[in-house]
Amino acid sequence: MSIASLQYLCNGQFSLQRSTFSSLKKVHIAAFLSTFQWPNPQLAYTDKMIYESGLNLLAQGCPSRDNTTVPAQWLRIAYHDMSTHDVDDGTGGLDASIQFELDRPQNIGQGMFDSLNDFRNFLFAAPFFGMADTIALGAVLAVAGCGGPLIPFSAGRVDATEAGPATVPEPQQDLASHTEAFRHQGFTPTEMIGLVACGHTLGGVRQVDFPLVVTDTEVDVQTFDTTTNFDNIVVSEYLQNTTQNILVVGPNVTTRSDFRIFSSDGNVTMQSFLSSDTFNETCGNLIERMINTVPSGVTLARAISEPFNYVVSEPLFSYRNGAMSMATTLRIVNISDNPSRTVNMLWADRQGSSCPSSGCTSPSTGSLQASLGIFGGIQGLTADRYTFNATINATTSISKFWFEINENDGSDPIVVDNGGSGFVIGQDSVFIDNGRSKFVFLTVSEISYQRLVVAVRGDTSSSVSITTFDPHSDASTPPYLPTIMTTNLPLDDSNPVEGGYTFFTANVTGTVTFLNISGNVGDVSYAQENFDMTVVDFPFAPISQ
Ligand code: HEM
Repeated sequence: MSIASLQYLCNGQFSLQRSTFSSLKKVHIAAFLSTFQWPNPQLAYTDKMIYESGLNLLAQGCPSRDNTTVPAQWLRIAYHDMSTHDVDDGTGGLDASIQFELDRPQNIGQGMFDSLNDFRNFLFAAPFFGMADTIALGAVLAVAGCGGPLIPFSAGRVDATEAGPATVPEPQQDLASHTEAFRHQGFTPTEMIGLVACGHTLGGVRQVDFPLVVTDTEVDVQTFDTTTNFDNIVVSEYLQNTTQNILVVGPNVTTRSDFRIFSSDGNVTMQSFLSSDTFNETCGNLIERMINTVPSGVTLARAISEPFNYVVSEPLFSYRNGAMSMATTLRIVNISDNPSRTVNMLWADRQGSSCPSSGCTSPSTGSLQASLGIFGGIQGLTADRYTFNATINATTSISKFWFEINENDGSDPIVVDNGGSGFVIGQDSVFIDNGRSKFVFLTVSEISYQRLVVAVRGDTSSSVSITTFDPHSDASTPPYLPTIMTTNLPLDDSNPVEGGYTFFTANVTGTVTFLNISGNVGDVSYAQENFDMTVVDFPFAPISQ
């Protein structure tokens, strides 16, 4: 393995990739690393959502809320959302249709509203990561946050635009109805026992919502077992007849649905769950299948079960006084402390004449530790994010970039070059100018917005439009739907033509997560899809208004 690099892809395959920048002295991505071909906004963003999103904070440590736990509420909503699946015709599944189904008695509960509120408040929905993906991620973080198994996560669900059928099982239904409901959802009778036991290790039944189940009005929430954690205590207490699970021992025999389900095979499955390994493994598999149950036309992206070793953030360009700057970051997983380490960004110019053949070089401007959330904590992983801000000759520009990590201890540098191709800058003619755009804050009205400036290499006859994806919803109750808007940009009076660049501008809300840019210069059209607004670093511009 000299100049070829062995890459371990998360889908379990190994691939050999040859590098254009390789030299015998340099070692390519070490070995057994998880990686993906950049750009892939969906995979990069999914990694970020699993490992670095604020949702981690809400689920970490299985925190209490409303006399139950946040994770219990998140796991329940995921199951209810998925329950619309019909295995016979391939419709329904985890598609956020729950947002349109909250008026049904089967979906009663403050937890449903609280969960959707949690999910929308983080404002991280993207064109390729909607509410359904967020609900599914919520289930994964809920289980892990309460000490349960780590479930691989894939994005790519499609949000429904209307309610699905009312097929969520209810406690007063008989065993045959439940068995048929789970068959419809794609689960065997044994899997039904498993999925219910796995679900009912968290949380409990709320008296006000289910007064016929919890008859004691002194009780707010009757929890299914005596622990808050995701564990098999719900099983052992059931088998030892010490259970407080009201769906097993409740005063109303009709609503003892867990008893009917758990005992439906003579307790064989429940006995097997006395092994916590079996319980955790079965729950991990069943809940993974549950969240991956989607309508038949929907294909999920690759599953992520470990952070990608190297993640590059959206390159941010700016043009001023004949020079271009490019800012980006490189997240590196599990890198040891080494004050002598240097991490450089290298690039090739567009004509191949300005930079030396080894590439132009700019050193990292600093590094920060990145928290890897609940999963990272359990997996014992840490990460550092190196920042770069390179000055680039605007005439010869940049065609691709890559990185070199040098421990300066005699070992060979590691080249991070996207499997050999480098991180390719498709076009440099139309881009959001990160230095000229502003984060505007009106100090009197306390309104903020982003004043985008788009640079176009062309004259004033050029044109630009943007399509913004804004997950923020003003609605006071679900459904919380994103706003997608296309705007044609006027010329920017405050940024006159300079160095062959013409500037256009638009004000967009601070909650836009992604946008597509399309520009026309003469007869040529340029496009950039899924520009990541969540990483922009626009100068702060307070205005007293
Ligand atoms: C026959 C099937 C099922 C029935 C009849 C049933 C019924 C119920 C009922 C009546 C509650 C109380 C809800 C509340 O008061 O807010 C509940 C809670 C819960 N269920 Fe189920 N359930 C079933 C299956 C499942 C499955 C498959 C899962 C997930 C894998 C699940 C997860 C949960 C969770 C986590 C809670 C606690 C919610 C909280 O504490 O806020 N359930 N279930």
